[in-house]
Amino acid sequence: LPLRIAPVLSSAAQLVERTLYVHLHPGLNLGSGSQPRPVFIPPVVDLSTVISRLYSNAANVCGHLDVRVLLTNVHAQSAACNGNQAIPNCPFPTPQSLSHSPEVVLTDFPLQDPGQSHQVKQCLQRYTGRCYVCSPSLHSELLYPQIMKLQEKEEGLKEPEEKAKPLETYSDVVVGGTFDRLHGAHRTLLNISCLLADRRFLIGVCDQAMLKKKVLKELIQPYSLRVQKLEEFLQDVKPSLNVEIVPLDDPFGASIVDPLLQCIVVSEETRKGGEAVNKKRAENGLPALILHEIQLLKDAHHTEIEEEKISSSSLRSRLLGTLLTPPKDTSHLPPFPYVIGLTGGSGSGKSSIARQLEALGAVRIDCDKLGHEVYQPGTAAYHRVLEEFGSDLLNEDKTINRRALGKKVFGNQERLKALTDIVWPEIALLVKSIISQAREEGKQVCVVDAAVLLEASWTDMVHEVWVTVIPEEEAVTRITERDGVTKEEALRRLQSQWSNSKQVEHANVVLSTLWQPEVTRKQVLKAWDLLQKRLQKRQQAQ
Ligand SMILES: CC(=O)SCCNC(=O)CCNC(=O)[C@H](O)C(C)(C)COP(=O)(O)OP(=O)(O)OC[C@H]1O[C@@H](n2cnc3c(N)ncnc32)[C@H](O)[C@@H]1OP(=O)(O)O
Repeated sequence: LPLRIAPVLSSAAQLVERTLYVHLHPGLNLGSGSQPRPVFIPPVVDLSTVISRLYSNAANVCGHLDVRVLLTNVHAQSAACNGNQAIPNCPFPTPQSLSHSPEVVLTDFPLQDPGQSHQVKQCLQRYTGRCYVCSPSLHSELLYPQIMKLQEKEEGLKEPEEKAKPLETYSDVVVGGTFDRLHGAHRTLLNISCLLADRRFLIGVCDQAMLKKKVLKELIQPYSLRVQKLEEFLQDVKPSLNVEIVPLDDPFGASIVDPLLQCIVVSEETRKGGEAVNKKRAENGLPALILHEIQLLKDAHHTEIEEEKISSSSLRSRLLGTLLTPPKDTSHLPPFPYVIGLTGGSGSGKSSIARQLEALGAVRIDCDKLGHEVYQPGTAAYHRVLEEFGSDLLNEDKTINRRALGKKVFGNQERLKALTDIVWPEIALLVKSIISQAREEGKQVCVVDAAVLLEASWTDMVHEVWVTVIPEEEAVTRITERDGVTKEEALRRLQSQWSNSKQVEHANVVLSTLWQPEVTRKQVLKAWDLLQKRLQKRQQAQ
């Protein structure tokens, strides 16, 4: 079976777009003429190996698919056969409802004779309908022709049959994690935990305090969504389990106080965490948990800044530059030039990204610079600022000392608002006039580089919002080094702006300059290429 997994998955991936449920039935005979029945298969060590391989192969050959190995028919045979009333004879007394009703059923059953095809397909459809609630127009496909060659090779590789080693199972199993955008490594962990758990599966999901140090934490899905995705997955995989999902605000959560727990599932990386749990349990007078370690999946597609294992942070970094939310309705704006509002906290590298976009062909509108222009002596804003903030702001040459003005407003919301009420309308006029000029010149894209675009509610002026983020500590370091201000001044400035998370909530595209310039360059290129594709589609639609 391990050898067949990759070809089965790659042929399946040619037919399936979204969810691939895997139902295991070793020895299922669809060609005997009699209708096969679903049976229980025992939880053996080999099964956990097959599950891990399945997910690691899936990550490489059909990464776009949401693969779920179904375990309703996995049960210790002794219990099922001993006439135990609690366990029915058939794994599916009634067909199980899955969160996505299957539309097509695929099998790797090998046909002995091509004339059998129709009968086998019908048999397969009836078998599937007994196990799961399927779409009324359930279609069936035999994957045999594609994987036949491999099977022939396999004949020579057959090992002597060994008695399968039973897998130790436990009544109550616990795991912990962030579970952001469920990926193959999560699914392996969850699937194997389901295999090990007979009664209850407790999952601690990182919340608030536990997320503070995560890379690109702003892109982590909300807690409620992560829980919803876990529930859906587990309900499909093993509906008989009592699943309890609780928020995790420290590294231990309920694992160190729950007396019923027997086993914790860990990876090589989190084994130390499991050992720490047992230390705390001992302090609390509780028995130690069995540490069941699973192998981490390797990520064949990882880049230089990503971890080798499949990880949520790598997946988050791949989202940078892509369209996270579709643009809102901007029919009130002229279609061209297409205007990108580029914003982000102070020190986040937004201006360097704006310059790269300019090099790719966009018209860059630097609002910090326009902001400085409106302080020119003699302008309306100049007089109003002096009226509001006093003439002690003046340099010897009668220009406004912006640094001194910054000291007065950053960290004082009321004073900052008094200033921005004066200057934002003036800057907005300048921005609009540059966009009009770009339209006259037939330019396709403008980038409005504005530090506080969202705070100023300038989203109406742009077609899309792009946000740059870096962690606050990194921003403070960059601001103090670049602008020669103190750490406190830098923090005050950052606190005058929306938090990264709040900005990301309003972003169509997110970028980050946290890594080497080359990494940023690739992100910007990706964002630009994807934008060009969107613009082409838009033009075709018009
Ligand atoms: C809607 C817009 O984004 S317009 C562009 C931003 N400009 C404004 O909001 C106008 C009000 N601000 C100002 O006039 C000036 O920033 C002053 C006078 C307060 C300070 O001037 P300077 O010392 O020359 O600083 P400068 O203008 O370069 O801004 C320094 C940082 O303050 C931030 N900043 C500017 N305005 C604001 C503001 N209204 N609220 C919060 N932060 C701000 C910028 O992000 C900039 O950091 P960055 O370059 O890393 O992004």
